Amino acid sequence: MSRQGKHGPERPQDNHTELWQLWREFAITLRTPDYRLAKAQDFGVFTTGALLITAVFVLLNIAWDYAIDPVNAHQAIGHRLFQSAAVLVWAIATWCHVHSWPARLATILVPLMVQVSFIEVLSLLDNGNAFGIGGFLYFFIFVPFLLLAQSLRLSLLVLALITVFPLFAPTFGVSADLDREIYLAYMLISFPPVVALRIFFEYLYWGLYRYRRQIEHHANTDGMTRLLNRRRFLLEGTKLLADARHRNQTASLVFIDIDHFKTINDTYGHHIGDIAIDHLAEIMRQCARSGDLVARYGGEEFMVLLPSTELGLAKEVAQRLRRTVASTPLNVPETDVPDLELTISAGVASNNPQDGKPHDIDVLIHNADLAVYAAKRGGRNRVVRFERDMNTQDQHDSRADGTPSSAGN
Ligand SMILES: Nc1nc2c(ncn2[C@@H]2O[C@H](COP(=O)(O)OP(=O)(O)OP(=O)(O)O)[C@@H](O)[C@H]2O)c(=O)[nH]1
Repeated sequence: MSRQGKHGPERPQDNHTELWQLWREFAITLRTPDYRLAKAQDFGVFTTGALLITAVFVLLNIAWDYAIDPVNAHQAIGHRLFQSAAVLVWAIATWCHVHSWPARLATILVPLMVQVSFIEVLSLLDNGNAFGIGGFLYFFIFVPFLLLAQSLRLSLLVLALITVFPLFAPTFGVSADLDREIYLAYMLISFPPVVALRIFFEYLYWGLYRYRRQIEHHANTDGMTRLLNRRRFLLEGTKLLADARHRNQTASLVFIDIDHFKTINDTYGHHIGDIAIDHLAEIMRQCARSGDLVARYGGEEFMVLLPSTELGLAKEVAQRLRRTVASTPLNVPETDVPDLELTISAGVASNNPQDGKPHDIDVLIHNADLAVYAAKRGGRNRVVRFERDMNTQDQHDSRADGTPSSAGN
């Protein structure tokens, strides 16, 4: 009873804090370029299609004009053509680039221009004003679909503008002789739900966006160390090397393998082995520069791809890493495990465009792997740089024992 009483009042407050944080996250994400880009990509085609359908729909309104007033309808044809052309311009601007200033300007101006022209049509047709309010309402409910690709802020601005504009239209010299009270009543009833639906849509899309980002994160990240995983490393590494080739710059790869890792597993168990892997990942994360690609490539193997780095400098980086690992024993608190002095062996290779044959990521990994192998043979806890004759040696070894070469290991 007392426990319940104690925890009872805290719950609503927690819920409020959570809701507030969710809302803050929602509001912040909406302004990020990544979110805006994702939405433009997801809804660019939809919005363009919806605008093209609207352009046709506006033209078909000629039939509606003839139904209301067959005598004067021909006078409205020019307006309908203008409305359709304006929507078409909006569609083209959106298709070219949703967030460009022409597209955003069209998003604000075209609905207003269509409204002005619509008011003119109503004043040309007998009984036009009687049907006018229905037309406004129809347009108002239609427009949110045309605003899906745009930001929430711009969408709400456009909705507000097209709601109030007909009330002030006479100030601009266009008048539909609308019954202001009835128009206002219609709009007061429909504005809140239309705005709420637009916000609700944004919220749903944000949920999907967040979910997609989480999945992307899991697909690209190693779950244990939070470093890039092998798949992502190969993709990013290929891009980085292509960029280096384009700029005629050298990039270097450091391939790292923990020494005698099997012994750690066998002596202290896999759980301690996992902690050791995480420990090394943390050291690598801290030693890396911001542009470096650091990845867990496999079990106890790591990669560090260094852009704009010559082989000699890469070897220094690897040496520094090796020394840091060797001088940072792993302490696992609340266990009987003594401080573990881990060491690593590293192989370094570079993609040197000067030698006329820039390597792709597979070749670079293969070369660095051969260098790691040499480091292991040389006694471990060392860094070895790739030498051309290691390839010859590798082929020789493969032929001698009948196994294939270690390419891509
Ligand atoms: N705890 C743990 N162990 C792993 C993981 N992935 C691979 N291993 C183990 O890592 C060990 C690698 O052993 P080896 O390839 O023989 O190499 P080593 O014992 O480090 O010996 P050298 O590389 O020659 O110094 C194997 O026992 C794998 O089972 C992992 O995610 N967690």
